[in-house]
Amino acid sequence: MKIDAAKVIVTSPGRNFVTLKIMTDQGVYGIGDATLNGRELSVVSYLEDHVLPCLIGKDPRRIEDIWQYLYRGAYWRRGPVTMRAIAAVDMALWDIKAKMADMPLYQLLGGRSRDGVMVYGHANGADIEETVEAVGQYIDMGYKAIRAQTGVPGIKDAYGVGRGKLFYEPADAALPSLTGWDTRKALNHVPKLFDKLRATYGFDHHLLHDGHHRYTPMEAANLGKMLEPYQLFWLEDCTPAENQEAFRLVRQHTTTPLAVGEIFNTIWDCKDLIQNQLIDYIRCTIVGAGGITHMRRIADLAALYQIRTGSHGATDLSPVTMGCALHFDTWVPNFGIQEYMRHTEETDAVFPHDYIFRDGLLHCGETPGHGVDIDEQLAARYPYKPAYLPVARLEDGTMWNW
Ligand SMILES: O=C(O)[C@@H](O)[C@@H](O)[C@H](O)[C@H](O)CO
Ligand SMILES: [Mg+2]
Repeated sequence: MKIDAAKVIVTSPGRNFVTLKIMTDQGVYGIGDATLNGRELSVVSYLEDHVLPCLIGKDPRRIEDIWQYLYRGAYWRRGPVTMRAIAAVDMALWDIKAKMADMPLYQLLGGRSRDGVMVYGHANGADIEETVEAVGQYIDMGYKAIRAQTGVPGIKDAYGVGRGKLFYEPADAALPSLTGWDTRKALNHVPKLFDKLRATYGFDHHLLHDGHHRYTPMEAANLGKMLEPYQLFWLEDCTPAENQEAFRLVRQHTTTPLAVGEIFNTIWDCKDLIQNQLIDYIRCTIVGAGGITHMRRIADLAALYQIRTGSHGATDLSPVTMGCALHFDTWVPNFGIQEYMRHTEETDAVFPHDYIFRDGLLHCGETPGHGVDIDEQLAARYPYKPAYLPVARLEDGTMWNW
């Protein structure tokens, strides 16, 4: 069996996506996601110019060997562009293998570990009142877990506050838009949101919050401590994790569970966090961290330390990643939760899929493969539109972490 062709499809049904399709001499094809939000075309070039020529003629069943070939063989290792390209190939090859085996992907990974995948949705609002209302809407839709973000008085376009209350899409402009940040104002405001949420809805639902890399370790520790009475499921990305050791300081001061990993690309980015038990949830994702093959290594390492998965699932991860993630989540023993930001109707139409939401859980389907396809004719109707993520500056103009 041989790979006889491969192509990259760029489409923008509501937002940009980069998709890889690998074809074989036996007529079976596989699909992978290679979307890198705001930097999409770099992965297109990496794939088209440097990866696809090496794939033609290879045996698609040798998933592990192809992974090693692309990772070790490049010499230049890791990074978001390289690892997304590898992830896309890996997803497509697992799709092919599962189709050949006539099995849904989770069966090939080791079978079902649970009935369905608990997901969390994104509630947000311009102020506390609006966010409380948005959380109520998610509760009405049956969600068991909800992430809550709110606008903060005095901060321009605070992170997480979208155009609609049930929808957050940060990549919004042909050049990066400017947002603001002020830690003092956020620290004064965020605990009030959770106070109000618990007073309104009680403690039956899981609540989550994303710090989006804004706080220093000591500020993050302070926030974690202030949030303890509200029993969060997790506080996410409370401080940048380039220095994994920084989380030790946060950890020493708070029992609020910590989650990190959406910007990690490999096990090397999180191994110290995991081995020192500095976090509770690892948020690496299939598209960001080298595909299913590499995510298994990360999840297995995490399992040794009772750390559970909580994969990133924002709208910039295409339905192809969501499909793969749901098969992975259905199998992985140390599953925690899956982020689920619904895609637009246009996106869902371009990527026909068989996963469904029921009673607060997402369920992967039983179609052989990962269950997600691409409608190429429809995709061609949505040309690429440059869309950057915003940047953030402090009040005095200093660049900060968006
Ligand atoms: O937790 C999350 O979903 C976020 O941090 C994302 O919205 C993130 O900002 C985007 O994926 C960036 O592309
Ligand atoms: Mg996040």
